[in-house]
Amino acid sequence: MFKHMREDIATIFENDPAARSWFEVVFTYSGLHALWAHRVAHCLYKKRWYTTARITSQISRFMTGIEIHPGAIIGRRFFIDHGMGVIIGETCEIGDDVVLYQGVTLGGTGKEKGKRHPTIGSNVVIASGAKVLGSFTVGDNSRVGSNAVVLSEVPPNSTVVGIPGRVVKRDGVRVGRLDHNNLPDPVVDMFRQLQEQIEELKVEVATIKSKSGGSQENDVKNL
Ligand SMILES: CC(=O)SCCNC(=O)CCNC(=O)[C@H](O)C(C)(C)COP(=O)(O)OP(=O)(O)OC[C@H]1O[C@@H](n2cnc3c(N)ncnc32)[C@H](O)[C@@H]1OP(=O)(O)O
Ligand SMILES: N[C@@H](CO)C(=O)O
Repeated sequence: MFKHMREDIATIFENDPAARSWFEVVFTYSGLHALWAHRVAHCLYKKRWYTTARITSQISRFMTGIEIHPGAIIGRRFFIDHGMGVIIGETCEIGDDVVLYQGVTLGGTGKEKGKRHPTIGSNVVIASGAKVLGSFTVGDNSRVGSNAVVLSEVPPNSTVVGIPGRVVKRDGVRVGRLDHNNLPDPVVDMFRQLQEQIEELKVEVATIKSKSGGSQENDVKNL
């Protein structure tokens, strides 16, 4: 247990340039306190002492501003930075080396039963204010941008941003990027098509007129 606690503290130094001393980390990092409280609550949950587990997690929530359901399964070297407003649902599964920032929700959509919260792979970063909602997986080594609302599977090694969340980077390469100087313009496209049709019609009318005896050259000019 103490080995894990040392690892938890070391994880904070690896992820947070603001961390100065072990004393400061142990006494002031709410994410660390919430994680340690969750370990106790999860043990109680596994023993089926559900209410005691919930009471433990609610006391932790009151103290830290972070709500982790006792049923959530969390891997090693988990770090919640700042933490206020983080909510982690009962059927969440979180891999190793995951970082969450303040205001992240790992929640359900309200439409699913049973496994209804996301599975987060290893080495994932979920930025401040992001909401990941549903029972899908966020693949290993992925990043979710601030304030994104992710509603479907995220492939590994991806960056997801926006509402609803969309993959903008995969394996280090930008995807689905808009060229804002050359956006498609359906109105201009329609006018171009109409212009082409008018030209075709002019030629057809001139041909018909010339066949019926008029001068093709003059007819085309007069159109
Ligand atoms: C006090 C404190 O500091 S609290 C800590 C607050 N910080 C956080 O929560 C971490 C925030 N970090 C982020 O959100 C980061 O931008 C990450 C994790 C998304 C970066 O992931 P990367 O894979 O490095 O993506 P990258 O920076 O290359 O951005 C990719 C594209 O997404 C866009 N993008 C990045 N973040 C966002 C976002 N939150 N919303 C919309 N678009 C975004 C970028 O502009 C870029 O677009 P472009 O290709 O048109 O230029
Ligand atoms: N704690 C992180 C994010 O706020 C930093 O100081 O950079």
